[in-house]
Formats: sequence, C-alpha cells, structure tokens
Amino acid sequence: MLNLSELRVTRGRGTGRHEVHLPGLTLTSGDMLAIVGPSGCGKSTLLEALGLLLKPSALDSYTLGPSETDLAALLWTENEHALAEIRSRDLGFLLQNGGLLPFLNVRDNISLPRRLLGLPTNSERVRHACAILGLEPLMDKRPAALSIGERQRTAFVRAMAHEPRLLLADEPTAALDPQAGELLFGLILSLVQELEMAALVVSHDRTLVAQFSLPRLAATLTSGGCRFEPET
Ligand SMILES: Nc1ncnc2c1ncn2[C@@H]1O[C@H](COP(=O)(O)OP(=O)(O)OP(=O)(O)O)[C@@H](O)[C@H]1O
Repeated sequence: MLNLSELRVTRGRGTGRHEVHLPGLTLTSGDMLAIVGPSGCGKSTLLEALGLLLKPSALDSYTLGPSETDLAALLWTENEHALAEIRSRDLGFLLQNGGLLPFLNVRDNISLPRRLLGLPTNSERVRHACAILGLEPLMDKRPAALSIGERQRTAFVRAMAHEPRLLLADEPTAALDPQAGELLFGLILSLVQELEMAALVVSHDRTLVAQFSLPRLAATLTSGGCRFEPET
C-alpha cells in the first residue's frame, strides 16, 4: 500500500541544520505504525514529508495504494496541481495545530473534505466516529468554543471523513485524558483495518502504543539530525 525508498529531509541551515533520515518504508493495508522519539528529533518533519508538504533533499520513489503514480517524481517536478489533488484525496492530515477553520462549526469543518471532493457529506462512518468520540452535541459550535481535546477529536474526524489511503496523525491524543486517548486509538485502528488504509501516528504515549501493540518507527539521534528505524 505504501512503498518509499530512502528519504532525507533537511530543516534549517548552518549550525541549525537538522537532517531527518528514513532508510525506507513499506506499509501494507491495515498497518498502523507509531512514530516515537524525543522532542525536536523530526517526527513532525517526517510526517510532513510523507504528506507531500515538504520537499525532501533525497527521495527516489514513493507510491501509495494501488496507484502507480510515483509521488517522488511529482515532488521533483513541483506539479502543485497534481500534488494538491493527491493530498486532498488520498491523504488525511491531523497536524499538531489541528488546523480547524475558525469560521466553520464542527459539522461544517468535518464535512469540508468530502464537500471539496464532491462526495455526499452524510457518511455512516463519520456519524459513527462522531458518536464514539462524543461530538454529536458539539456540531453547531465553532472551534473557539471547544476545549482543546474537543478540537483534537473534531480534527481527527475531519482527517478521516473522506476515507484517505494514508492517515498522518501528529500527537492525536496529546490533549485527551487516558480514556479518550484509548477510544481514539481504538477508533483509528478499527478504521485503518476496515477501510484497508494505513496510518502513521506520532505519539509520546508509550503506554497507549504498547497497549495496542503498535509497531514502532523509533528515532535515533545522529550528529547532524536523526534516523528513523523500526524498533525491535
Ligand atoms: N519550519 C522550520 N524551519 C526550520 N527548522 C525547523 C522548522 N520546523 C522544525 N524545524 C526544526 O527541525 C527539527 C525537527 O523538528 P520537528 O518539529 O519535526 O520535531 P518533533 O520530533 O516533531 O518535535 P516535537 O516532539 O517537539 O513536536 C527541530 O530541530 C526543529 O527546530
């Protein structure tokens, strides 16, 4: 479902230069992988590169799902139109700031990705996710009137509403209590398996990661940055 050759991404310059290195990655349908490592090592950078939001300094090939389109080639040709289409159709983002639109209520924030793709805004899966995560009473509220945890849960439902091939989630449980975190992890895992998608989830919560027996991509600090490798 996901095949990526060696990836290098560079942030900053001079003494502040930090290189994130991933020797390669293969995910099959139903895989959910946790990305773990210390603050500042490059976990968000890795997600952003996999989400086609950053141009890597090295990447030979990157394919996603049944499509044979080489996303690495698209990145190099800077075909912004094609990249934007893939981001909105095949990828689901739950980034650290949540990214909810402040002028839309919860209902409209959640339905936006499906609306933009011309899909019916009513989806049984979205309704189910909203019910499990307790969002139903909040549908008419705007983000400013939500708690941080409520915003995080809304952002998660928005990230999966269009049923992407790959979900990229940055600390999805950071603002949630242990019980809500467990509910969200369980929901992500069941969706990933049911929809035959894959998920990469940055998490500091080793307890949750262990509880769900998630395979891990762990960071090792190097002199100029950080390398991510499967943790044994
Ligand atoms: N926009 C940017 N420009 C330059 N350097 C950046 C930028 N964003 C992040 N960095 C640097 O890149 C490195 C990796 O940052 P990143 O946010 O990916 O780490 P992280 O592991 O996700 O951290 P945290 O767990 O604290 O969120 C850090 O040294 C950071 O200072």
